[in-house]
Amino acid sequence: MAPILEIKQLTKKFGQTEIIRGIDLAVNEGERVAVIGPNGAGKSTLFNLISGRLTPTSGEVLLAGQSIGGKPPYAINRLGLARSFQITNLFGKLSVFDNLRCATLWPQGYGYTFWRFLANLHDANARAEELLQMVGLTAKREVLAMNLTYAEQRALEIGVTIAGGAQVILLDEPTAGMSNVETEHFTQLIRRVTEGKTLLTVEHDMGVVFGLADRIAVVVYGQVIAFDEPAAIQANPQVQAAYLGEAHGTQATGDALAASEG
Ligand SMILES: Nc1ncnc2c1ncn2[C@@H]1O[C@H](COP(=O)(O)OP(=O)(O)OP(=O)(O)O)[C@@H](O)[C@H]1O
Repeated sequence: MAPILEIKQLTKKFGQTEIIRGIDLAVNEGERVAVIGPNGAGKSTLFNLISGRLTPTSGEVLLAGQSIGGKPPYAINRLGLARSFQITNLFGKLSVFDNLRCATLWPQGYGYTFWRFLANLHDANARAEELLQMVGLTAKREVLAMNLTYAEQRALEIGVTIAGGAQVILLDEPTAGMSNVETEHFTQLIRRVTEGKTLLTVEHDMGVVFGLADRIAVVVYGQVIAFDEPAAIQANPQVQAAYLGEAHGTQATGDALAASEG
């Protein structure tokens, strides 16, 4: 089976500095992949290259066999890849329900044509209703997005991300800034709403990584040094060295990798 997302010899330079240094990655349909690595390794840059916010210096990104490297984000979105934007894509002064409804209409292009918009409003309402339930915000239906708690905003953002029905979902640090309880709840939510889809997530919380990922890609200094199932990643000496190196500075990530062995 051909991979749904394939990255071939991808590079990105900022000025003279090569930040992404020849990444190859092939993600299968329905797989959940976590991208981990020390701070500054290039994880967000990689996501920006896949989702179209940045243009690759060289190399290829293929979505279902079609080249998407360098296409604008909206075009990539319409081809079936959606990315979360750390709550910046919410409309604060719209209700939860209306945020979901807009997100349902927008990727299909209804936003441009008023009559088509009206004709499809019924479908959009039904879809928004379904999304509301999926992300657990039914009780917050009429609340303005700006009045939600941070964790609720992140849940709404997931709803907005998946609203268009994209098959490949990219989430950038979905649990950042959450408490332990919220993180656990949110991990289950992500698992539920991405059922049957392909998920790529950048994540620092090793509990989330090991609870969610079928495979883990470890990015260090702009290269994928390992891409394997969680148990193999944990046992990989190169990965341990990368994290222990960082742990001299922060301790947190190395400890988390060790703790996830339990
Ligand atoms: N637009 C840019 N111009 C110049 N340098 C950049 C730009 N974006 C990112 N970088 C640099 O690229 C490197 C990788 O950054 P990136 O944000 O991709 O790392 P990361 O692995 O996501 O880090 P973190 O885990 O801390 O979020 C960093 O050294 C960063 O300063």
